[in-house]
Amino acid sequence: MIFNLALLALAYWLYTTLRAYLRERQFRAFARQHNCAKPYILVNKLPWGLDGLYRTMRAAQTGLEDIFDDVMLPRFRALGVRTFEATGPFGIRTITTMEPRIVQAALATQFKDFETGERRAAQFGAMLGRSIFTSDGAFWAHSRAVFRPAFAREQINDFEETDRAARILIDVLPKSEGQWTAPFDLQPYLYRFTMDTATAFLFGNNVESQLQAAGKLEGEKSDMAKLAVDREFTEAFHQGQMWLAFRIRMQGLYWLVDRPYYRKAVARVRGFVNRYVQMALDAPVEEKSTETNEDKAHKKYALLRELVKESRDPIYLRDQILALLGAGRDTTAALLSWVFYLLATHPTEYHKLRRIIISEFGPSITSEPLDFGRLKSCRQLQYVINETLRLYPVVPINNRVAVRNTTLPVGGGPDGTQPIAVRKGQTVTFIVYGMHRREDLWGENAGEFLPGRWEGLKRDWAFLPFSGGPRICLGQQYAITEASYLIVRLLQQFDDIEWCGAEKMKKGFTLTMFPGEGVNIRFRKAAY
Ligand code: HEM
Repeated sequence: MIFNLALLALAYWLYTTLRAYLRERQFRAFARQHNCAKPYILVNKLPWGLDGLYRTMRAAQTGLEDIFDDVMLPRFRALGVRTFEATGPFGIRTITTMEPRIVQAALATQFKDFETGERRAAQFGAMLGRSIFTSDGAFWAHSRAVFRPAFAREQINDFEETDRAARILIDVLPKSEGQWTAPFDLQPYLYRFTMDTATAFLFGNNVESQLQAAGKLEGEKSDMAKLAVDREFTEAFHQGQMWLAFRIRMQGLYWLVDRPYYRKAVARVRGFVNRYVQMALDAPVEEKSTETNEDKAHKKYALLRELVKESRDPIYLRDQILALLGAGRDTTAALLSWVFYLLATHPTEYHKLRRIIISEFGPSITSEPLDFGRLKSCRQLQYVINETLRLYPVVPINNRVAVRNTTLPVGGGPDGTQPIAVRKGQTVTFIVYGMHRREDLWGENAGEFLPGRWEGLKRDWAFLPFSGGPRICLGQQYAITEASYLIVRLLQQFDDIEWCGAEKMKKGFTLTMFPGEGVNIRFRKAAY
């Protein structure tokens, strides 16, 4: 019996070794045929790159080192390359790059050669289930087609909720002591602002977290609102995302990061979404065909209501909506947090932007909502947003997995200009944060906040905050419009800002990157 088992194990080992050998031979022939050269091979001290993995995890957990500024970018600088290959857990080789041409190939020109992959589905799926973010192929294409109309201009242009949320935010901010407010952390107000506008957009029902947090909400809605501002809920949302972030960092060992604590956090967040899903399922069924344009015009748009017409599967609805809630709330709030961090630490830019905003939109908040076209064409405002997303891309790292043996246009040979071959199953990781700070692409002042650099600058693949190609962010216009709206309103209201936080900002990093120690400022109310 033992002999038979040993024989079986030997046969299996022989089979897998032979298969790996033949695959490697085939891959090398493929690379030769396509004139590929090897990328720089990074050799870690410990097998499977465990030393690098440990340093990244420690930096993320303790905040003693900055993952980008202290760990990743110095590594690129020391090697003198823009692309390298390294071996991770289970001997899986990963290509890491800050090269726009590689990113463009993987995301757009060779879209069919790459996917988000099964590992991402497993890493993210712990919280986001099966959703547009965690799928490829037919499920992804269908999700994208279903969501696209939601982001059409007429939906984005409906500013009623945004206007109201902006007014409420301003109303509940700490009051002035004389002209200046007391120092306070703006960040939680921004997360509640996007929570409120995202829930209005997704559920047709603003959860009113801002009013609830300020103790100004009474009555019917306060149940959901209480839940949304409940510390345990917001903490659960954060912990759920931390879980996914740790799973991503652990690469192939992601399944080791699992604790009842995380599962409980996810269950709490899912419970919140489930209540909305149940309400949508309990509502009378709407027939697409019987709805007139007039009916539609009178009813507030709600993405969940549209989804229910596609499917009545509560798990499908929960997963898709939760993924969008995360995307809708956290990304835009992180962007706004970075904007006000940068403006507060660069007051000259604050005053310049304010002068332009006052001349374009008037000195005070009028009863009329702002106009979409005018927000979009306010160039200085867009420069500030671009420059913020360049220095602090909210999604600073992304990746794709090759679905077949393929090539990428550069990254190989001693100077990185020759094509490289990529194995089926290999991950290509893009360090967007690093690409956005390359001095050879952005100039010697790449690390500085200079919105003026965008004057006459054409956007290309070196600037990729919203990704690109067929999977480019669906919410891009929505997010920029929301952010622009609130920036205009806050700058109309306050004529000066002062930074009250630490000199060096630690980054927080879950699925998104945000100021890790809050946005501690004070505002000065404009006197008219
Ligand atoms: C500053 C704000 C935002 C940034 C920087 C951002 C960034 C991104 C990035 C980098 C991706 C690509 C992810 C990938 O490759 O897997 C993405 C995808 C996506 N984003 Fe955003 N996003 C923002 C706001 C939003 C908002 C507000 C929504 C919706 C309410 C949204 C919805 C989506 C969706 C649905 C996708 C998936 C597209 C697909 O896979 O086809 N995003 N976003």
